[in-house]
Amino acid sequence: MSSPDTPTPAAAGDVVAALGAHRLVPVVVVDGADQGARLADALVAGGLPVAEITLRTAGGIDAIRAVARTQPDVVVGAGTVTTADQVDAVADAGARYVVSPGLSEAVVRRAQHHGLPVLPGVATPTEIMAALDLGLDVVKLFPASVVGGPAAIKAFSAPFPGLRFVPTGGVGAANLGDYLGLAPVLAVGGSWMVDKKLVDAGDWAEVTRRTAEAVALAAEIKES
Ligand SMILES: O=C(O)C(=O)C[C@H](O)[C@H](O)COP(=O)(O)O
Repeated sequence: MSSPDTPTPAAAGDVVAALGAHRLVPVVVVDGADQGARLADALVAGGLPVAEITLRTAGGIDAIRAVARTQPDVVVGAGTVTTADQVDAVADAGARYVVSPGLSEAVVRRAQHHGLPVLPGVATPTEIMAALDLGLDVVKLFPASVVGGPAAIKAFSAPFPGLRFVPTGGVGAANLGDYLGLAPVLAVGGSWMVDKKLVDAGDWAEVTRRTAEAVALAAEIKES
């Protein structure tokens, strides 16, 4: 059943376009609403109003809800979503997209039911074909550095033209350009800007510094 809050397909396309415009998806692990809101502030201060808040912690859903309610300009999504029930929970909390470490048909179909863009992790051509069968045209490549990095994206793009990737896992300031320079790469995901140690120490200034550095690098690549 759709409700007045259910995103329309056009809104779902807008979210994917926003991820593609920012080109960076910080993968966030926070303990709850307060940390989530502070982290979102630090990202915004660095020029990046995007956060994928993972469900790796019990407070992840509260953090998504807090950011969605109080910082509507932040494109907040849910990460580490592995079950259809979790999709329901993050949709209720206000997540605007869903990211999964692997490809689960149940997760993808439930996200589609809610009108939410979903980025399942893929690592093989077989998984890519399953994603295409589910009507997807954007996938997460995970863990990107382990499954071949930029070379894997080039190789996968030959048989699957038009498919776009969000490589995640082992991406950082040093290799960002190797990925963002590839046409099939919509955006890159990663935790380096929002390292859990910085979050736990409350070092929001360093989160903002790393974020601003990544935003500047991404802008340079766009212009080159
Ligand atoms: O939590 C999830 O949903 C995942 O799929 C894993 C994360 O995306 C990666 O762990 C981020 O990788 P790093 O940037 O190398 O830390």
